[in-house]
Amino acid sequence: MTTNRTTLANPRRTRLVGRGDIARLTAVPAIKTDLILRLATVPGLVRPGVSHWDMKTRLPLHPLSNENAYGDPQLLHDLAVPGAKFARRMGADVVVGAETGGIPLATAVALAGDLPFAFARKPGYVGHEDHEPRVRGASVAGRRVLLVDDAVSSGTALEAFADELQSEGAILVGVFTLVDMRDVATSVAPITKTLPIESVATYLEVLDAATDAGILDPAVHQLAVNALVNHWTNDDPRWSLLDHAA
Ligand SMILES: O=C(O)c1cc(=O)[nH]c(=O)n1[C@@H]1O[C@H](COP(=O)(O)O)[C@@H](O)[C@H]1O
Repeated sequence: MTTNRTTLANPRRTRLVGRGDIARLTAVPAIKTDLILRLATVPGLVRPGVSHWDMKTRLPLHPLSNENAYGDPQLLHDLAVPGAKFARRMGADVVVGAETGGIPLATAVALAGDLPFAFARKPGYVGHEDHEPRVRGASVAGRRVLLVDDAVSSGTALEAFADELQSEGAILVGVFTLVDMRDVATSVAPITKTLPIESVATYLEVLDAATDAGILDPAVHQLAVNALVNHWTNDDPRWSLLDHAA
């Protein structure tokens, strides 16, 4: 985490000349780091369990129950603030929540940014009637939309939500998410490379913070990050180290 904090504190590696500079450069990142720590230490959000990895995708070694972050009203509000700022920066007219995990956060972003709210139904969700509107709430036709979801990983869901919004005539200008998991995704959809995506934290930042807070064992964490980032193959003998460590 030390590395991350250093990087966040002075992201452009600007030469510091005085106390004033340091205060200016560290103010916002300190808030971001604090928010990541608060997110990572939400009870039950990080579920330690390296022995339960999905052998095909390697994800998640430590599953995240992002919805647990919605249990604390003050935290939900604070998580929404960077989303509202991003919405303003992108000139969004409407905030759209992605069903299901994105809806509470999107509602909070809409409230924080004083913007109209809508939600988009999860594409392919069993039980939806064909004739039901896919996007409900504020009209999105011809309007600049910020899509909000709890996580972005491969971007498959994002692609489908983008299609839905496009078919309603919306102009998708960006995505705000709690956890950006592209840092450990094996592949990502092209849309994630062109659409501006802002997050509270990356997956590895959440795991780093959880380790700092004692939720994850540092040795296991180090191995897990190595496995994810370096894409250990199925027959890599180091998987047994994780087995034993878990
Ligand atoms: O319910 C889900 O779809 C879901 C379950 C889960 O365990 N993890 C998870 O990330 N999701 C959703 O999957 C989407 C992100 O995964 P990708 O489609 O791979 O980017 C988001 O819409 C999440 O809400």
